[in-house]
Amino acid sequence: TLIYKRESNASDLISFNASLPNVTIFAMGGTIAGSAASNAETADYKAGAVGIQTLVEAVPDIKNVSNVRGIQVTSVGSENLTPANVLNLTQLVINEVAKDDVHGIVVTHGTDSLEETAMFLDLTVNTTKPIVVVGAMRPSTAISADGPMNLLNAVAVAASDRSVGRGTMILLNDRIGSAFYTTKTNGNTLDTFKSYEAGFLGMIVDQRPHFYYSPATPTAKVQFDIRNTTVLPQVDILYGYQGLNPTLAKAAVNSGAKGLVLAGMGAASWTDPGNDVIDGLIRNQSIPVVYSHRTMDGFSDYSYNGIPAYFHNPQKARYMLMLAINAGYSIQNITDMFHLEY
Ligand SMILES: NC(=O)C[C@H](N)C(=O)O
Repeated sequence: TLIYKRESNASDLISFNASLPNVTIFAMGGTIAGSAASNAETADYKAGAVGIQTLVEAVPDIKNVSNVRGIQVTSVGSENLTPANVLNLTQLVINEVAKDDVHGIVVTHGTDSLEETAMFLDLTVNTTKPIVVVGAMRPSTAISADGPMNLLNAVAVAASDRSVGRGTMILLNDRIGSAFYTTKTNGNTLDTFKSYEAGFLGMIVDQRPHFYYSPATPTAKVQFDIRNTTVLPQVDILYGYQGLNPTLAKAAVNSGAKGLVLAGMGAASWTDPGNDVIDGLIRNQSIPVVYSHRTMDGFSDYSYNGIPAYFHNPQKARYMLMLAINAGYSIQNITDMFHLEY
């Protein structure tokens, strides 16, 4: 184990034991840092109100698994995070994993858009070091708040050699999931993060991660380099429903969208009048349009003249498309990226 180097932000260092691995925590806000007026309140609270130093100090057992340094990046509910915030976080994480003395990374994050940030990190941080994105469903002030145990577990996973080479992971409720496949399924319950089809990677008991398989990479994972990116292209998601308004696709493009993702019905179906509008955008304006699905799981290879998203849900497909456009991919390259190996 290497000693955390003393740096300008070393005042953030919470404890130090030379025999333990070093884990850097980047804090984004969310319910895990939420504060409510009463300890019975689990729905009406201010997300991101509590700083990372306080969150870590509330879990003294963290000192037994790792040395931690907390860095506050944002302090908001994750519904208010933007691609610019996620890009900034990612660039910080890339710099951090390059340091020899850092074993792993934890990101504390609101759960509403947690899977989007986790997916983005997975696609852009080229490392074998563990990156664990963690949140909570109850604010830190609640009776039986889930944040403290989730945070302790996330640090334990990031500090473990067993976690190396597994990409970015999502941890809540003792389950360890792959960022690539795990999604939020319930707006309120503690067991909300699931990966129904691909399954969990493992679980954690008494701060010891247990993985079901040896390290593996998702079949269709591509890696992007965003170290020099300053702004990500706008990509919008449109939702499918009976009698959907076909002109919204044009409105999105007119407002600056460089690509579209459709949350289609079933296995990505879109209405005939909707497809006609999309077809015009593809042919006349070379807009890449990815057909995903509003259903939680399933394989969409239906895409009319667009690009099928295969297994990816709309919010994960959106970041894939943004990164691909940013990397200068052609429509054929984008089609191949989504199709890869499935
Ligand atoms: N449970 C949560 O974290 C929800 C919150 N709105 C957030 O995403 O920040």
